[in-house]
Amino acid sequence: MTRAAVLGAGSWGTTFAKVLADAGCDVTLHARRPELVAAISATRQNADYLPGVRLPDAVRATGDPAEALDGADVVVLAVPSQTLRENLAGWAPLLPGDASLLSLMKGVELGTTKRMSEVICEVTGAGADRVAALSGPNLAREIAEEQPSATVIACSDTDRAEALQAACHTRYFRPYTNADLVGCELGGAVKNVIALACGVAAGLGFGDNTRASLITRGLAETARLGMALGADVTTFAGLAGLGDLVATCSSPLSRNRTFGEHLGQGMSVAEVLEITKQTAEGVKTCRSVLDLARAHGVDVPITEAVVRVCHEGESAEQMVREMMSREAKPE
Ligand SMILES: NC(=O)C1=CN([C@@H]2O[C@H](COP(=O)(O)OP(=O)(O)OC[C@H]3O[C@@H](n4cnc5c(N)ncnc54)[C@H](O)[C@@H]3O)[C@@H](O)[C@H]2O)C=CC1
Ligand SMILES: O=C(CO)COP(=O)(O)O
Repeated sequence: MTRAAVLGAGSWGTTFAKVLADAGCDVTLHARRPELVAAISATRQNADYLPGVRLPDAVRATGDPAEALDGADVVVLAVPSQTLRENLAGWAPLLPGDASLLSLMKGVELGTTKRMSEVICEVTGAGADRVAALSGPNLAREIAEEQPSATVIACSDTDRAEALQAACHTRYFRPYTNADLVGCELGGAVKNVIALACGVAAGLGFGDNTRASLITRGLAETARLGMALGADVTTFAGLAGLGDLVATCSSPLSRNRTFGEHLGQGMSVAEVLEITKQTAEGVKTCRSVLDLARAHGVDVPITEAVVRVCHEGESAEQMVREMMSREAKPE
């Protein structure tokens, strides 16, 4: 039986622990707060993030990372992208030497502009063939409710990707494999930025034409950047590209879209941060994506607009005016 350790008991880590258990794995779920460990053990629920969702008996919560990682074949990383490096520094000495390291995170590190798999390799010393990323249209709450959805597991090592695929394949969760790690990780990170822009548009009262325009042009800028970074352009037409972009930009469950919607309704970034309990990765990752794009000479106008609104005090109305008055060009 595959033994999996999930590090990070937020909304997606907890949901993915359930998926792994439903797929037949023996799962430990590591949470930082002792009271959350006790609550999960006593009630079989993570009521802070997924109220009403019962976790299978094969999921065991622990506050001790050494206990979580003991004998793990698969180590799943599900913390905020910007804290991964510091989290991993503590966990790296405890990682079993041959375990697969699977990232669930959708962000790019501030300052270094590294993707999560790059941070994992750097901090743990693991070879790139041991590191995989899972990405797709995977709003945690819907998956926790066992609504059917698909995803992608990207890894340069095909055998490892297939083993991970088998480890999390259930009747409601269908993983595909893909060798394009760069494209899958980039698709997941940039869609959060585009979802912020879609949220702003929704908050301003704009409808489906605006959202579809942002999704389509957002996909174009994601693909441009991806190609400059060596991704396979077809990845962006897949689940980790268009699939995730459509789900996140359209769903009221998305934390990024909701964050943008509050901005569009006139709240300040500080006010929205104050009421946001879970991670909205795009708020920080927009800066890393813009840095990456500038370093590669790629034009990313929607990302630029999101950076201006999130970090430079631009109003939602001004953002729309600026985007709509850009120079006319061929599609
Ligand atoms: N929630 C979702 O629907 C999905 C989330 N993701 C990605 O998964 C990653 C994790 O997201 P969620 O589980 O949704 O986030 P969350 O905000 O629900 O939970 C984050 C978890 O990380 C833990 N954590 C550990 N160290 C931390 C630190 N230093 N600071 C703050 N929190 C720390 C928190 O305690 C919490 O358990 C993100 O990159 C997100 O983009 C990907 C697909 C779906
Ligand atoms: O990544 C997600 C869906 O695939 C979740 O999106 P949010 O982080 O915006 O909630």
